[in-house]
Amino acid sequence: MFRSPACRLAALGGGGSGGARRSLPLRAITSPAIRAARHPRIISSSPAGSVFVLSRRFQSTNPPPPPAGPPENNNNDHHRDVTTPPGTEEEKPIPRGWVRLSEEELKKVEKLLGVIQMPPELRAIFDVNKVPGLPKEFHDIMVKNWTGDFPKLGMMDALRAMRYFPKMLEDIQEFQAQQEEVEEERRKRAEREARRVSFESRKPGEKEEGEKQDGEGKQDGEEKQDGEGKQKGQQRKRGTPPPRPGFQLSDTMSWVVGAILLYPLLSLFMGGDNSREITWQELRRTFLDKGLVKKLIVDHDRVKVELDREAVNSVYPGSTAGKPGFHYYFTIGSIDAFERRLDEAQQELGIPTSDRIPVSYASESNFSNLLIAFGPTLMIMGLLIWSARRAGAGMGGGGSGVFGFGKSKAKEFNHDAAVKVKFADVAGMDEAKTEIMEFVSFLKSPERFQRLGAKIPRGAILSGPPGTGKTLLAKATAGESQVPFYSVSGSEFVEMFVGVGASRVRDLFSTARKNAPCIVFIDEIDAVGKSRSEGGGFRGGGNDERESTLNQILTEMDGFNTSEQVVVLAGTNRPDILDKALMRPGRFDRHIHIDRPTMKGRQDIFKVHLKKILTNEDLTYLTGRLAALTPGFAGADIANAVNEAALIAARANASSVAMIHFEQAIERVIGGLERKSLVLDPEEKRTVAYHEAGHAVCGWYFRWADPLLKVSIIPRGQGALGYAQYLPATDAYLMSTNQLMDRMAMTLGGRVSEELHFPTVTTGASDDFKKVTHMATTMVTQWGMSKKLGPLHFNNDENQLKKPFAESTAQMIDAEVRRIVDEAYKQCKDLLTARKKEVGIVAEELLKKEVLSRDDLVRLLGPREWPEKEEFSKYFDGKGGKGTAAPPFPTESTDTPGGPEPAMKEHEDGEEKR
Ligand SMILES: Nc1ncnc2c1ncn2[C@@H]1O[C@H](COP(=O)(O)OP(=O)(O)OP(=O)(O)O)[C@@H](O)[C@H]1O
Repeated sequence: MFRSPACRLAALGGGGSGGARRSLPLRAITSPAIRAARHPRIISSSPAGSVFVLSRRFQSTNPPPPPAGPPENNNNDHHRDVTTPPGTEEEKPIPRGWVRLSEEELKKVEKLLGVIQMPPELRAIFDVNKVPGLPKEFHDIMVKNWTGDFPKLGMMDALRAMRYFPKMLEDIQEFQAQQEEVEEERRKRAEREARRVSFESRKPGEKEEGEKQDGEGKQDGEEKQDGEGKQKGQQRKRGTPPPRPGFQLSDTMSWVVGAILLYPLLSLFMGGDNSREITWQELRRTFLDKGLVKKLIVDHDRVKVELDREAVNSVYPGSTAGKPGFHYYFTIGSIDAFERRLDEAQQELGIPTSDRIPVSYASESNFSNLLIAFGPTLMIMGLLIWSARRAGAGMGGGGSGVFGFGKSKAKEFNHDAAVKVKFADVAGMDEAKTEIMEFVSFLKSPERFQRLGAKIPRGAILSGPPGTGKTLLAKATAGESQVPFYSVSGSEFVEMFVGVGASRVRDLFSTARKNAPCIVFIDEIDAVGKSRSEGGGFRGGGNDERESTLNQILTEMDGFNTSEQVVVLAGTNRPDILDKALMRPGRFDRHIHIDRPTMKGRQDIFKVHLKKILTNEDLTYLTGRLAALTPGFAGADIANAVNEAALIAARANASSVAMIHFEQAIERVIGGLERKSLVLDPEEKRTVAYHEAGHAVCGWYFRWADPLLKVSIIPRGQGALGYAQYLPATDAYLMSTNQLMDRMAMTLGGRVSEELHFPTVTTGASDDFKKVTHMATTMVTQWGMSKKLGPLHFNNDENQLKKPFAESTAQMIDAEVRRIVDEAYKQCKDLLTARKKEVGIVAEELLKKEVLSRDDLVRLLGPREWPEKEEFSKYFDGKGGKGTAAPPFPTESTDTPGGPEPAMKEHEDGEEKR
């Protein structure tokens, strides 16, 4: 059935038959308030009876109370927000909740917007000519502060005003979209009305015909329009704003825009660059005498001068003083003096009392002062807390934010992320393994021990040089016993804040207890477990944080009851500095020392790591030879050398890793990278060749010297221009004076050779001297190898200011060291003078070939007079020493760290050593 649009709308508004009221305006049926209450979407009608359908948001059935504004602002007109009363010029609608601006306000706001710099898109939105209003609250703030041409906002008002910017933008955008819809509706209605009028004015016959067509057309059109309308309605219901071209703002962006707008507003109305100091005399001369001062505002010792801008602009056109937002101020000594002076000036100028310049006394709110003073600090603190929270949140598992500081950062390896390491992967430390296996049996079947009343050890300290496999052993323990394994480094307990370490320890142990049976491994425990007395002395004060962490560890370990199956293992390189309380039985009951592996140990470790490597070499021979080449290597060095060999082989596109790759890898691990780019001039090269030949010849002819493997003049590593490599008597745990003397003499061989073959000497031997001196000093002060000093141990700790021996003893030590070195020097010089020719032969061959192997030396010098050790000949002489590479300690490394214990033998007695 055909229904006219008016009829449909009337039915919506008040019910009843549409036919009777077709031509009546809706307003005539019910009052706007009643209609709105029934159908909130209908808010008013136009004089011609047209009805606007607007969203509730812009409905003005309940106008807000009038703001305290200028009288021109007629707020009783609110019901006219979107309507045009009959007989008046059509008023531009404003959004609901907004206040229409009076003519004067409109001008002021327009002027204000003119001085604010803002992007054109925003300017298009903030157009008071299009929407002549402001949000009520915003308007109130502005009106309250509007003095003169511009509002002068305090900090609080500015901040409050800022809050309304986003809302204002949102309102305007939504409102404008709504307006477009209303326009569209109005246009459609007008079209329908026009069609109706033309239809009624036609003849009846035409009418029927036309009605049919028209009806169809209309129906079509209506359905279509209706459909569109519905679509739009649905769109709104779903809360999707109608797509609008132009400036779209997200929530955050609105705030940013708010801040952008606020900034110029603030700078316009609050201090900053918009004020300048002026003296009283200048003020008087320039402004007061000319009647340009409108008001003076006294704030403590500062007086703000408010000028009559229009007058200023006419007297001083283009001056800054006339700019909006700018003001002068001057400082006063006391208010009394200022008032007196002002009075006098006005009297002199003949200003009548009634026209005197008004003076007001203001003080900025305490809050804004505080905000200005502490604002930046608060901001920085906020930023810090925020970033700490973010960092904390990213820490995963360690709690979040600053409040997660106290959480332990222990990594958990449990059944899922199972520890794959087994005892079979740990080689070369059989004793340590046996010791620790007991922990595994305890964790696996505790009743076996408890039945007999045995107390299970709480933990073990694994000590030893770096890379010897302490962590690996702990992991293997966990892997074997199939229990969760918590690994944490001692340094992770050390934080900037006191108490954090202790709290992390608490957290770690409480987690461990919850997951018992389990193993806790604290690596590098010396970071927190250092002896507490160490902090004292002249170095000043202890470390509270470290101590409290240590105390917490002690307490936690005491707290375990014997049935709790939590085993604590700790790793350290420095067991000597650990606090005694840690080491006592009941805490870390077992001390397991893991030393560098022996020859056999290295062989086993090589076997473990070679499993992952593709090689066709005979494994027994390979591991034996590699182990012989690497005395002093720790497990980590071996793992590194094996991996390095594989890399070298891959670089050479080899099908498998061969002996030569392993030897090159070992050489590289010991000596560092070859420095092919370092090119020496011929004279320098000659010196290096004779220097190295000196070492080599000494090593060849001294009986107790280590067997020589290789001499090279290819620069390597840091500053080594050439080197001679020896294979120290494998795993020498004791050294005799003979060995020491020969080693020292051999070390001096380079310098002596330079002296014998060149007119001058070079700096190349400095490192040799350092080693020789150190060796001789140790012989005298620690190894009791000086008859004069006797069997005494003088510990000369460099950290102690006072030497632990008398001055005369010091002189004696110096004399003895000198004597021993002199003797070694003489021994070397005698040999090299006698073997000058041999040194020349070796040096010249070196210059030709750059690297000489043991075979070359046999060829040049004849076989060595002294038989080599069995192990050496097994792996090196058997194959003719071909392709031999680096043993771990080149000539210079004569003194193994920790000091091998030499035999008590006096060298002064002139006993034959060779
Ligand atoms: N005995 C060993 N058997 C097999 N591999 C070993 C052995 N010792 C060390 N390694 C290898 O060296 C690597 C490093 O060892 P690990 O981290 O256990 O040494 P660490 O003694 O804990 O060193 P640090 O004292 O510096 O912490 C291991 O991952 C392993 O590949």
